[in-house]
Amino acid sequence: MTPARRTLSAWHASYDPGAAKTILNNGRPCRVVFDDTFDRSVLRGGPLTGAYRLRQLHLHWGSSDLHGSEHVIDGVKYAAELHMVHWNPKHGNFAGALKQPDGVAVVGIFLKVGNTPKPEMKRILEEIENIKTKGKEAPFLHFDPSILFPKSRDYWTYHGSFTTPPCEECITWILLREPIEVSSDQMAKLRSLSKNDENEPPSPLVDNWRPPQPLKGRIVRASFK
Ligand SMILES: NS(=O)(=O)N=C1NCCCN1
Ligand SMILES: [Zn+2]
Repeated sequence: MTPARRTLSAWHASYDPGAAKTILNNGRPCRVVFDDTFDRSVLRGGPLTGAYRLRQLHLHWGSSDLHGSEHVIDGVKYAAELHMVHWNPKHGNFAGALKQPDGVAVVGIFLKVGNTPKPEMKRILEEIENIKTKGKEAPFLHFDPSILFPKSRDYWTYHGSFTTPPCEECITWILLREPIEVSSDQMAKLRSLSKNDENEPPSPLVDNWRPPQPLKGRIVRASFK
């Protein structure tokens, strides 16, 4: 008898633009930080139970347009991958959520180099000038990250880990099928970030991505046929 398979519902993000706080170069992926002290910006539905609070978003990218994403689809690598990190408030705080299998939900969006770049990426890329070296932080206010979503809400989902050490296995991944477009110049802008402090020799912040890991029997489900 084949096991009954639950169909996957749509996911929904309701974000408060006022929750955006700062943008930071921490020498790894640069990130935008949001106020997650209450259910102000939340992700619901899809494979999730309950509302998960948006904590930060960040990007991973390569040293060329030919690679940089952390997920690969039928052998196709993208130039970059954007992650929106949410945590489950039933576990008290983010640190507690890291210890739980249903603690964190990350929406992953592929960035594909093309000729019609998504204008909504401009705001993040313009801020790069102010956070060129490690440790630099700048205010990043009035920003609704849902403008970065592609048209289609189709996604894959599976249970996995953070892609940065110690790689806690607490993530429900929601990986969007449709990439958003960026220009090659915008990718070059990302690569102009440095992972060094301002008084150290320049070291480009590139290839901050982890390659895909073995599935080891895990099931990847699709919300689409
Ligand atoms: N790339 S990832 O899996 O989202 N990894 C993360 N590690 C630290 C906290 C935020 N995210
Ligand atoms: Zn990430």
